[in-house]
Amino acid sequence: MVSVPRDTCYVASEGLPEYKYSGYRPPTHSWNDYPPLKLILNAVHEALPGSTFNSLLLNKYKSGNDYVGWHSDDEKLYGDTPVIASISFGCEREFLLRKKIRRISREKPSCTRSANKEQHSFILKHGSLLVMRGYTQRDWAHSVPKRTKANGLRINLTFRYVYCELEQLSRFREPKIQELTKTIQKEKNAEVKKENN
Ligand SMILES: O=C(O)CCC(=O)C(=O)O
Ligand SMILES: [Fe+2]
Repeated sequence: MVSVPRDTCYVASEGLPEYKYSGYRPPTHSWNDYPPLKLILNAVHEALPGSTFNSLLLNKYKSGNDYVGWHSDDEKLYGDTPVIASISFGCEREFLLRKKIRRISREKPSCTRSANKEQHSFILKHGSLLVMRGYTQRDWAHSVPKRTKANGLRINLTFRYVYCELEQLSRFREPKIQELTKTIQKEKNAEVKKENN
């Protein structure tokens, strides 16, 4: 079984695919299993008007030895320009953002270090909200590196919007079907919001 250097679990609205990351599948729960998470979800929706999140990845960093390596959350099911909202609790940790390099113009940018080493560092404090949007996932990689001096517990909540199969299908179909799938999805989103209130 694949493991990661921190503890994780996943919360998602009904009908969404399981979370998979390089062969790793964290345990999955529903919003109703943890009512306080629904309150946090509502607070995030309020803080970011127009946003809709339907999934949450929780990361627990038990100490400074736990980390997340360089990666981008650029899976197709998040769409081309995902909005990702990340809340941190507990021990402050450093969050790094590094520009990817585009080797050939048509090629997807890779997570390898860019020649000019364009990198930014943010300290994620207790209660902070970090938002990644636009082409951040396509063009940048991020990580929370090991910090042996950070000896406290940190919990991170990462909210995302996962497109369901219906929406993914709508990309390839004719306009009338696209319209229909959009209407169904809107109704589903309204249901999810109602459920969470
Ligand atoms: O813990 C963090 O701040 C980042 C977590 C993250 O990048 C992820 O779960 O994809
Ligand atoms: Fe990430």
